[in-house]
Amino acid sequence: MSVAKLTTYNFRNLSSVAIDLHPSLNFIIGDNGSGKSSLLEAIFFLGHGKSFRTSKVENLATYEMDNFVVSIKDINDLQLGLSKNLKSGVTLIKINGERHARLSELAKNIAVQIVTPESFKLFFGGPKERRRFVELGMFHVKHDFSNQGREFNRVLKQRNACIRNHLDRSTFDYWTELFCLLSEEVAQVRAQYIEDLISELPFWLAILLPNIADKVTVQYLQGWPQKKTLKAALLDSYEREQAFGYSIYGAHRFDVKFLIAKHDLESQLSRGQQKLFLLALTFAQAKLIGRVNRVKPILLIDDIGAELDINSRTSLSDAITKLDCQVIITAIEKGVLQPFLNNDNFIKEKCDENIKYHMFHVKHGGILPVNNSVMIE
Ligand SMILES: Nc1ncnc2c1ncn2[C@@H]1O[C@H](COP(=O)(O)OP(=O)(O)OP(=O)(O)O)[C@@H](O)[C@H]1O
Repeated sequence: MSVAKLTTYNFRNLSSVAIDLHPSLNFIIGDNGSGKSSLLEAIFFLGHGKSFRTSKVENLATYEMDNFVVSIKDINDLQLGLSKNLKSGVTLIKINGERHARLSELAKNIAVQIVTPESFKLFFGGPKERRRFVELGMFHVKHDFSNQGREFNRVLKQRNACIRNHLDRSTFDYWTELFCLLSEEVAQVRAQYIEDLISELPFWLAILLPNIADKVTVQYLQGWPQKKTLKAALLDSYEREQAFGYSIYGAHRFDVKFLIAKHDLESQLSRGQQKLFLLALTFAQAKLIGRVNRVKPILLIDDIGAELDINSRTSLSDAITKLDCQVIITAIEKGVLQPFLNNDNFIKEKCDENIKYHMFHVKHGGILPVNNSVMIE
C-alpha cells in the first residue's frame, strides 16, 4: 500500500493532522523540534505497532492526553487504524472499520522501513538491529515462514525455561531435539532470503557507493559454529548454558557480517558511506518486498541532510527514481532537497498524475502543504 491520507490525533506534538500524501515522493520540512520525526513515527507505528525511538507507548500520546489515534487510507480506500487508550491500556486495531486482535494483521498490509540519522550506528553496532532488519524483510517476503518462525520462538522459550528452572534432563533433551530441528529449518529459509537480498545489493551499491561496490562481501552466520551441528554445539556448551540461563546457540543468534577486503565494513567506511550502505541495503530489501506484490513498501528517511553531502544526496535521488516505493523524506530546510527537486527522472519515472511530489511544512506540530512546490506539469 501507499498512504494516500494520514490522520493523527493526540500523537506526540502533532495537532490533529490530516494530510494527503503523494503516491511516490513526499517531503516534510521544518525546524528542529517542529514535529517531522513525529510524523514519520506515526506511520512507522502503524506498520510495526511500536515506535522507532521509544519502547514506552505512553510517550506517544500528546502530553497530558491519555489516548491517541493514527490512521491511514490508501488509494483503494483500504483503511488501517490504531488507537491506544493509556488509562484502560486498550489498543484498538481496525482494518476497514473491522476490529482485529493482532498487530500482525495491520503489518501484513503495510511494509514500512525507516532510515534515521541513528540507524547506521545501531545497524553496525550489535546484531540486534541487523536481526530486526532481516526479520522485517522475511515477514513480508517469506509469508509461509511466519508459522514456522512463531513455532520456533515458542520452542526457544520452552527450552530457555528448562535451562533457567534446571528441569530434569529428559525434559531438557526433548526440547533440545525439537529446538535443533526447527533451528535448522529456520536457518535454511533465512539463508535463502539473505542470498536473495545479497543478489539485489550490487545494483544499489553501484549507484550509491560505486567505489566499493565490487569489494563488498557478505557473510551469513547461522547462529552456531559452521563446522558443527547445532546439537553437537549445544552438547558441548551444556555447562555454559546452565550458567547463562538461556540458549546460547540456535537460529535466533544469527547475524550478517559485511566486509570490505576481509575487514569489517564499519571500520573501513566513513559515517556518510555507512549511511549510504544501509540505504542500499534498505532499497534492496524494499525491492524484494515489492516483488512479492502484496504490499508496495513505504520508505521513511528522517533528516536526509544528516551525514550526506550534495554528491551523496544526488546519488540518493537517482537511486530513489529506480524504486517502486512511496518515499517520505524529512529535512530541516528546502535547500537540502535541491538534488531531489532538480532530478528530472522523478518526472519521467515517478509521476503518473503530473505531480512530481508533495511537500509539507511542519511548524509547532501543525502541517501545511507547500503549495507552490506541488509541481503541475
Ligand atoms: N508526547 C509528547 N507530547 C507533546 N510534545 C512532544 C511529545 N514528545 C515529544 N514532544 C515534542 O515534540 C517536538 C517534535 O519532536 P520531533 O522529534 O518530531 O521533531 P523534529 O521536527 O523531527 O526535530 P529535529 O529536526 O530536531 O529532529 C519536540 O519539541 C518534542 O519535545
